[in-house]
Amino acid sequence: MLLAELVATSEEVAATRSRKAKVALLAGLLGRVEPDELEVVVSYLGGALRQRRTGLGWRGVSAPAPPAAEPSLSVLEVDEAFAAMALLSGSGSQGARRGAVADLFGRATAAEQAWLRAIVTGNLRQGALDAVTQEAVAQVADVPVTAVRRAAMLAGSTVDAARAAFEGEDALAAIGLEVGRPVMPMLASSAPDVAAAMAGLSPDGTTEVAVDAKLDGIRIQVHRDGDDVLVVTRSLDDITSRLPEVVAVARSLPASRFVLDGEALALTDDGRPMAFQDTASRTAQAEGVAITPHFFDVLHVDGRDLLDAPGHERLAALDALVPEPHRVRRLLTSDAAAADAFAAETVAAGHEGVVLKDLSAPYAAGRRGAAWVKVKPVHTLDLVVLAVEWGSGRRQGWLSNIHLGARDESSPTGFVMLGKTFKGMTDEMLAWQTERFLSLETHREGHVVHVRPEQVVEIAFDGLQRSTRYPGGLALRFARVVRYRDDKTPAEADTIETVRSLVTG
Ligand SMILES: Nc1ncnc2c1ncn2[C@@H]1O[C@H](COP(=O)(O)OP(=O)(O)OP(=O)(O)O)[C@@H](O)[C@H]1O
Repeated sequence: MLLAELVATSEEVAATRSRKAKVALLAGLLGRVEPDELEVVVSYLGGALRQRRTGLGWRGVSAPAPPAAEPSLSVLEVDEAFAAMALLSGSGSQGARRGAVADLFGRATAAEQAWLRAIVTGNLRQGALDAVTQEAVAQVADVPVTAVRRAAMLAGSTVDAARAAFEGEDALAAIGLEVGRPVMPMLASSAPDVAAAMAGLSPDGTTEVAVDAKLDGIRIQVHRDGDDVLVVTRSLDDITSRLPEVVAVARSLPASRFVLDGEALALTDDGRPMAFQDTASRTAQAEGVAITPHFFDVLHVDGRDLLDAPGHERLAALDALVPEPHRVRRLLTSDAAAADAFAAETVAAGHEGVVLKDLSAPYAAGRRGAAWVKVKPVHTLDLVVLAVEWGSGRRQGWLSNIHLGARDESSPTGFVMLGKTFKGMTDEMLAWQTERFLSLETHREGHVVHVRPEQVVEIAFDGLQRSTRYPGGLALRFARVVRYRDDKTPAEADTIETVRSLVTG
């Protein structure tokens, strides 16, 4: 298959809003793929190269090479070129890599060059399209989409699920939980308050639910197989070497093969949680603060798969495996007032809120479903920084006021601006963001530095107001920065639809 075919389909997919049309376009493309091309094509549709590291960055692919007039590159040739670049190391590798890039880009048309640049820098917009790709795979391989989705979540990869799907339904069903292979984590939906969450989970007022403390640290999934321990983040990145305390706790537990889900948290000496910013920088730099794991779910223990077991069974297994100091605080109740009191206590103890959980539900890997409902007293959105303004006065020389965007599939840039803020930034954050945003700069207009939309930021706000100033027709009131979120990609930021759903009246 020619790369040009894939690029053209990607452009068509981006240009239509209809999910059905997107699936049909992708199915058309997948129908023309040869078996040995499948993994590469599915990986590219998901916005990723197959090589995790190529040694290439933005600068490495920004130099203009004259484009080819006619398309000739095949997807396999592109994959081979990146595989060869990934192997380069040592002296002379920089020059060799430059040569390889010039070769590859010299054979690409202008449209292909733009696509190559985007995929190398992780900027392909169809990265959000994994679910649509899974649907197309199911259609072409003639297997149920639920089976493809489940396999992708359990294998942590749509590529692996696609390969199995084309081998048939049995191969797909054979993909199960494997200790040592990360699973997409279960996600939570949200409710405005505890009463609303209880009304959803216990409509008759007599069904018991679990109310967990919501700790504000870093999501961790911990796999132990004998002496081998693997710790991954929410996006399945391996952070084992950065969290020796978590590895030690995992090795101390009374079972030799298990998978645990939880949150890693830095605690001060008096047991209060430290700000997420500090937890995150601890993982980046391994300095002084002790990090402790707090687990809230278990997916496997010594040969027993628990993914499909109801919540109360998983919690019983968790309590048997993990001693109390390493478990998240939890209340089981059917009483909304008791749940509310527990939430108030939890917030008073310095935590972020609570997560209410359906005790009859299975572990829905990779899904943001109704079985887990989070309640936080302060409303926040995860937005993407589109531009930054140079500060003045005390902030002279620093990039200060950030322009905030929500995801918007219908906008040509993929984002729509909702407002600006320079509030909530510490001096450390200002220094960090100045460097960060200069590295993402695309162009300048007066004192505004426009950046590639790659940095996600969590914003707290007091409300939304209708506004003619911004194209989305909405503006945030009293927006302030809570933290930068390096554990989320722009594809995981909040959408304009989510923002609109928060407008009352
Ligand atoms: N007891 C708990 N149960 C489940 N998740 C918890 C718990 N304590 C903390 N968390 C964190 O809360 C998150 C659940 O919210 P959600 O699935 O919406 O993820 P998120 O988008 O990262 O949310 P947020 O920005 O609110 O942390 C989990 O990813 C996890 O990191």
